[in-house]
Formats: sequence, C-alpha cells, structure tokens
Amino acid sequence: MKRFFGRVTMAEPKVSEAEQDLFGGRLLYDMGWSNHEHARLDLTMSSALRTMPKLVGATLRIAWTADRRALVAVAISEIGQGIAGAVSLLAINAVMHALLRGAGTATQRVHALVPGLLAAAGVAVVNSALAGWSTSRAGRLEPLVERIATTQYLAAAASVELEAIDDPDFRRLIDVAQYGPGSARRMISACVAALNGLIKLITTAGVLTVLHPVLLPMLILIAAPRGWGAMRVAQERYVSMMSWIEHVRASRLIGNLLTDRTAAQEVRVHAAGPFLLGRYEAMAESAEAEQERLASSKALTECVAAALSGVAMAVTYGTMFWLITSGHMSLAMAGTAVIAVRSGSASLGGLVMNVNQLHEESLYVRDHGRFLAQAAHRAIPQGGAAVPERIKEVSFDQVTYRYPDRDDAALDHVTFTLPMGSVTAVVGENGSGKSTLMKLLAGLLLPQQGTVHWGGTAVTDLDRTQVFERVSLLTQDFQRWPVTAGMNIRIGRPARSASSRDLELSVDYAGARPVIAKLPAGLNSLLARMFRGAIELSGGEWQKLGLARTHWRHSTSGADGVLIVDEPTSALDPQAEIEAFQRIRRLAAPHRAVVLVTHRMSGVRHADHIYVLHQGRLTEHDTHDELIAAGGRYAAMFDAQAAQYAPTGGIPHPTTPAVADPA
Ligand SMILES: Nc1ncnc2c1ncn2[C@@H]1O[C@H](COP(=O)(O)OP(=O)(O)OP(=O)(O)O)[C@@H](O)[C@H]1O
Repeated sequence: MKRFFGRVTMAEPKVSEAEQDLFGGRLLYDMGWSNHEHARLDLTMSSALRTMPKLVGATLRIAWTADRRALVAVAISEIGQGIAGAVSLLAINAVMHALLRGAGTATQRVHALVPGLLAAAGVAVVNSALAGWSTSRAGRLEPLVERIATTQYLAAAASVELEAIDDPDFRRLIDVAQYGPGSARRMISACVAALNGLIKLITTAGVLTVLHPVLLPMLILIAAPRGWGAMRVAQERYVSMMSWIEHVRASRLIGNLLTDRTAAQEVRVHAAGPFLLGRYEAMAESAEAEQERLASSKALTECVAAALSGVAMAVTYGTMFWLITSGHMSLAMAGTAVIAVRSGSASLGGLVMNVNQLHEESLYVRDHGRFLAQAAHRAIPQGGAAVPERIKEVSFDQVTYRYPDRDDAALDHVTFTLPMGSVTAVVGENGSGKSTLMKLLAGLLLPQQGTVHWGGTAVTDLDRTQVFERVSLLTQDFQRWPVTAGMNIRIGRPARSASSRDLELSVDYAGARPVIAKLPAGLNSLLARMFRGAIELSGGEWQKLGLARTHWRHSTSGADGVLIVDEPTSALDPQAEIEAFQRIRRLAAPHRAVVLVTHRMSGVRHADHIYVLHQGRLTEHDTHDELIAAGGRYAAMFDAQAAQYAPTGGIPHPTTPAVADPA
C-alpha cells in the first residue's frame, strides 16, 4: 500500500566509479534551479491548488498587458465551449427521450428525433468554431507573453550593478529565471486547457445533477483514481529527475567535451577521447537503468489507477442499473448519463493533469518574478548630477572594496589622482587588485568606503550613464562580438553610425590594416565561427581590432574622459607590442587620462606615473627612474623581467621525470 500511497522518496543514486574518478564524488551543480527541489517534491494537489491563483494571476497579468482583447477572446471562447458541451448533452437527452420514450409509429419517432439531432449538430459546429477562435487567439498570446517576459528578463539582467553579476546568489537567480519566459508561454496553453476542462466539468456536473443527484459523486469516484495516478507518476518523475539531475548533467558535460573545439587538441593528442568516452558510457548506462525503473513504475501505477477507476465505473453502472430497474431513472436518462459520465471523467482527468502542469511551470514563473524584483532593487540608479565637460582629474580617496563572497578587501584604502593628459601605469602581482581598481575607476563598482571623484563630484552623486560615456575600456578579456569586423570596431560607440571610411582612421591607428586586408570582404567580413562563411582571427589580430574599437570610441568624444587599458598586448608579437604601447601613449591627450595595467614592464617605463599595488594596497608611487633608484618592489619586478633577456641568464636543464614511466 505504502508503495502506491506513501510519500514518494528515492534513495540517493550511487556515485559511479566514473564520477568518483573524474569529479572526486557526486557532482553538485551550482545552478539555481536545483532550488526547486523542495518546491517540486511538495507537488501535492493541495499545495498546487493553494499557490496556483497567485502564480496563474502573474502570467495572466502579462497576457492582459500584452493583448487584453486576445485574452478576453480566449476566455469567452472557452466558456462558450463549456456551455456548448452542456447544451449538446441536453440535446442528446432529448434525442434519447424521443427514441426510447416517444409514442407513435417508428417513422413518427424518427421525425421527433430531428430537432434534437439538428440542435446537437448546430452546437457541434459552434463548438468547433469557438475552439478554432480560442486556438488562434492563444496562438497570438503565447509568443507575445514569452517575448515580453524574455525582454523583461534581458533588460533587467543588463541593468543591474556589476556587483550583482559577481554575487553568486544573484547569478543563480539569473540562471533559473531564464526558464521563466518559456514557462509563462506554456502556462497560457495550460491555463486555457485547465479553464476548458473546468468549465466542461462544471457543466457536465450540472447536467448530471439534473439527471440524478447520485451521479455526481459517482463521476468523482471514476475520475479520482486516474487523477491520483497522473499526480503520482508526475511526483515519481520529479523525484527521480531531481535525484539524477547532477548525474545526467555530468555525463552530458563529458559528452560535450568530446565535441568541444577548445578541448579538441588534447582529446586527440593526449588520447583523452577514448578515456572520456568510456566514462560517458558508464554514466549513461546507470541513467538508462533509472529510466527503465521509472517506466515500469509508471506502468504499474497506471494499471492500479485504471483498475480503481474500473471498479468505480462498475459501481456507477450498477447504481444506474438499480435506478432504472427500481423506476427511479428512465432508460433515456440513463443513456445520457452514460455519455455525461464518460465525458465528465475525461474532463476531470485532464483537469488534474493541467493543474499539475500549471504548478510545475509556475515554479519557474515565480523565479522569473523574484528575479525581476531583485534586479529592480539592484539596478544601476537612474539620474544624478551631470558630468561636466571638463573635469581636470579623476581621483580615488581612501577607496576600499571587498567582493561579496570574500573576507579580504581586494582594494584597501587606495588614494591616487589621474590628471587629464597623463599616462598612468598600475603594476602588481596576480591578484593584487589591478582589475578591481579599473572597475571602480570605470564606475562599474562603487566603493564600500572612501570616494571616487570625477572632477569635484563623488561618482555616487553623478549620473552613471554619463560616467560610462566618458570611459573607454580595453581589457584583456575584451568582447569578441560575433558580428562583422567593421561592427566590432563601431560597437565601441554603437549609437553613432559609421561608414567603412569613417572607421579607417581607427583601423590604421591600431595597425589592423593588414588584418582587414586579409579578410575576404574587408570590414564587412563576419567574425563568428558559428556561422557559415565566417572567419576566425588569431588572438593578436583580435587585440588589434580591440584597440581600433577603443580608438573609435575615444575619437568620437571631445569631453574629458578616461581610457583604461588592461593587458592590451598579451597576444601581440614583440614588434606589434612595442608599436601598441607607443600608440597607447599617443592616446594621452589634453582631455584624456590613460591608465595602463600590464605585466610587461617594458611598456610601463614611459608612463608619467607608476603605481605599485600589493595585496590591495598602493605601496609605491613615482616615475620609472625614481622607482628603480628606490630599489623597492617595482625595481625587483623590473629586474626579474630584464634578467630573462640577459645573455648570461641560466636556462634550466631537463630533469628526470618525477613520475617514472611504467615499465
Ligand atoms: N568577481 C570576483 N569575485 C570575487 N573575488 C574576486 C572577483 N574578482 C577578483 N576577485 C578577487 O579580488 C582580488 C583582486 O583581483 P583582481 O582581479 O583585481 O587582481 P589583478 O591584480 O587584476 O590580478 P591579475 O594580474 O591576475 O589579473 C583577488 O584575490 C581575486 O581573487
């Protein structure tokens, strides 16, 4: 009994040898939608019904704002179909009466059938017209609702502070909310189907009650086991899915690695391919066994449900037989009742399934709503003071910043000034806080302590959109947009239209002319490997395009601003690197402050100011010559790199392998 009626539980799937080997144990994805585990497991009819109105209401509100006429049309046509169903039952009842209880000759009785049959045919025509109307209107609403929900999602994600994007909890919410729009779309069809089922059920129940009050509980008795069966199968499926989801994803991850482009070389040369394929097969086999178990369990549950429903059906027909023989019900009435019971039980079974689906989808719609609310809370504030055309300098005053999930500050009481027209270099070991400093400078992060001033005004009081307007970024992981080469440059200031000729200056500035000359359609060549005919550039060629983009952005603004260049030359050959540093230096103009972050000490020496960061603190500050003379951390870093090029530099000899080759 407990097997069928107890709570659905499942043993934790055994960690396969392959998972143990590859991941060191069970893989737990840091994905938001595993948050649904508890909500999904709580998938009982009562909990589904309790939360339903609010969640359905949220989707219907989107539909209402999207196209209220279409929504009203769907509602009217569904209600109309329900009424048509009831009228059709009454017409059938009239036909039964004329056939079984009518007086007169056979011809006269057949004639008496005609009005009832005509009414039934008319109702069927109206019913299918209404169904068509509903389908067409719902077909308009569904994509509209999905589009609105998707646009809301994308707009909200793009408008939040960078800090929110770095926050793991918020990232999880972004992950899970992406399923909301698709669910909202499916909720429309599930709502329509549920409304249809509900109205049909109410009208059938009404007709049955008119025929004989005892038939209504009988109807519920017949449909209830099927509803229970559907719910039970769904619960088992969810429990299994939630228990196996990590396993399935892990095997998919392994499978993807075998086709992945970046892994392709090692898959072949290191023979990682056959190794991973073996692990993939082992993991897939255990997932298949679970699918088989689930299918057998479903078959068994459905058999039990059908048997219970059959028993209830037999009791109903037995009761009807007794009612007929005891003279409480006419034969004609019984005929109508049989039809009503059959259509009513189908409606009830369908309704249970639809409510079930609504509940499932509504979990994702709820996450979508939660994401929109939190994103609004964490959005970059609109408005603020205008940034003056001339600001003379940008300065940091005792600025401290700590990432949300970190104990130590990435930047600790940092104070410095960037005058317009200067080139400032920031150096320091990995993780010393250079990139964080750049994000604060760009207004992407706000200090938790201290102030960043643009001119005389704190960045927190300024209109952030205007602050962003004054910043140009060229970071080591700059965006390689999957668009044409020309658009990859123009997108530095996308609002401004530009012809190929307009972009030429930037192309020349970045030394990218040979790169463009090699492309089949010049600036019009598509740089997106996923599309047919697109071209792939090398890392260094991409960096030249990135530099051209930065130039385009700067050359299209005359106001005071900051150019942030973070490791711009990591992929350039030595000659291109020297030229790139010279170009970056030339970018310092009276109305521009250039900030350069690099580990290449040769590119730093000509900067006007050099700041050394160590564990989030500014430890040294001066010109190259002064810092070398001081013999501190900067001098040590410079000497270490210079020593690599010294003729006497020792090259380590090959050593005996630490792990002996197997004999
Ligand atoms: N998004 C983030 N979330 C949490 N911690 C971060 C994040 N970004 C950086 N950190 C941490 O902040 C510290 C400073 O990182 P940052 O990237 O600013 O260093 P960096 O000097 O630019 O390093 P590198 O030279 O390697 O690029 C590091 O300890 C790093 O792990």
